[in-house]
Amino acid sequence: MSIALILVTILATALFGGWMFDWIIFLIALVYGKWHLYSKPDSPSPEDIQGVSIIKPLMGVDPNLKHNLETFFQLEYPNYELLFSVQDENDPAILVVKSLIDTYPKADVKLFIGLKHVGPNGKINNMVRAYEAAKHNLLLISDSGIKMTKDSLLDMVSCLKKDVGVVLQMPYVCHRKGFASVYEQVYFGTMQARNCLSANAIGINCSTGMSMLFRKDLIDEAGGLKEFGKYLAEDYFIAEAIRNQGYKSVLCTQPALQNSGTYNITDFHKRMLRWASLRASMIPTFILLEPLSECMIMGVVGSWAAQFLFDISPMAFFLMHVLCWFLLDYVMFCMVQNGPLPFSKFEYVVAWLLRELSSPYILFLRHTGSYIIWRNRKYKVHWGGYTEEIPVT
Ligand SMILES: CCCCCCCC/C=C\CCCCCCCC(=O)N[C@@H](CO)[C@H](O)/C=C/CCCCCCCCCCCCC
Ligand SMILES: O=c1ccn([C@@H]2O[C@H](COP(=O)(O)OP(=O)(O)O[C@H]3OC[C@@H](O)[C@H](O)[C@H]3O)[C@@H](O)[C@H]2O)c(=O)[nH]1
Repeated sequence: MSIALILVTILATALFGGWMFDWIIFLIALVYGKWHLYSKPDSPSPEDIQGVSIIKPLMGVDPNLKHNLETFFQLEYPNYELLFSVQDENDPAILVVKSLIDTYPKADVKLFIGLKHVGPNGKINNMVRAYEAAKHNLLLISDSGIKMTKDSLLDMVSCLKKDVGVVLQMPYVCHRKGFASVYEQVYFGTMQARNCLSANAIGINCSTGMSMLFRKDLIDEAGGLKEFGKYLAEDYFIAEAIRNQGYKSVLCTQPALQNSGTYNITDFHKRMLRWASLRASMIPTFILLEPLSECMIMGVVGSWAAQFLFDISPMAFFLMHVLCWFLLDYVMFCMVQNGPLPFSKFEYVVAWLLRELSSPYILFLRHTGSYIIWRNRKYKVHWGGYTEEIPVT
């Protein structure tokens, strides 16, 4: 056997192994999701219920903001405070918060206006003063677009067992009008859910900071929230700092309900490109691994490997591969949605195809630019995650 043939055989075997590994990830995610999502964790006894400080960093107003914020005033949890932080004194979000304070005069609420600059991360700068004023040791950071159900906070606290330092809501989206919403739901209900559930099942840090509850003393031990202003992916590093102190990060049983009132496919792709660029800079192995977890790429790669190794028709292999992936994604979606599709099957098929075909392109795009744009500010993220803000000229 020639050296070239040996090398190609090794490559084909490795790629076929990677293809099989993708199905294992699916399996882990489906089993763990079925067991964990929407299960009812044991609630802490009333004397064990700890107070929670909830920080809401706000920036701008969208048509759903008031409704989303109002759900935080209606939480069924005995002891919590709401800390709204707004960095710009002319931000209309201030009026929305003030009108809710008038509607709920008994709520324990504070409003912080103005930022404290501790690093390039604008969200951290906006939150630092609220963090320093928080009166409880349990702290929930919750992005502006998040909507809660009445028992969401109780669910999160119930998952904070003694050995757990951080509890995350897995990202998902509320059903809203229009195809852009369907697309976001399919994105978070399939690819994101698969990776997030499987990673959490086996203890890999897969953090998304949109709804994140943690023990404040552990972050104080790591230098306080201001220490994380140097990263754009502060969520990943907050969880990492807590895990390094011997505590676990876990998912609670209810997903995060993102419910922003303004959404479209172009902005969503920009957001996913920003996240993908962050991951590639923080964890460079993902540059290779992420494409190998994509349906279409693995369909092509797997077909080639199967033909080379077992002489299987590549077209038949590819079609079977896409069909099985599609069906498992459908099962995953219904599991995350906790019910049937909230839109037509046709919309699901179109959104799924769009996601699967556009995702490799987004992964490619992250290598074509050297900057990350977030809320009109420009950043350069260095290997390892350190971030530098670039002045916009
Ligand atoms: C042969 C194939 C191997 C496949 C390995 C899988 C590679 C991972 C593929 C996709 C990653 C998608 C991650 C989705 C969630 C990330 C959301 C996100 O980007 N959030 C950022 C903004 O909030 C945040 O700052 C970044 C956090 C880092 C997340 C790290 C994710 C780890 C996921 C690993 C999944 C592997 C599961 C393996 C289980 C056996
Ligand atoms: O300069 C800023 C930018 C953002 N923010 C706040 O940060 C939150 C998240 O902002 P966006 O909705 O723009 O961003 P994403 O939903 O993509 O955030 C996600 O990715 C980046 C991570 O750092 C976040 O923790 C994560 O939630 C919002 O509540 C927003 O009001 C600020 O307070 N100041």
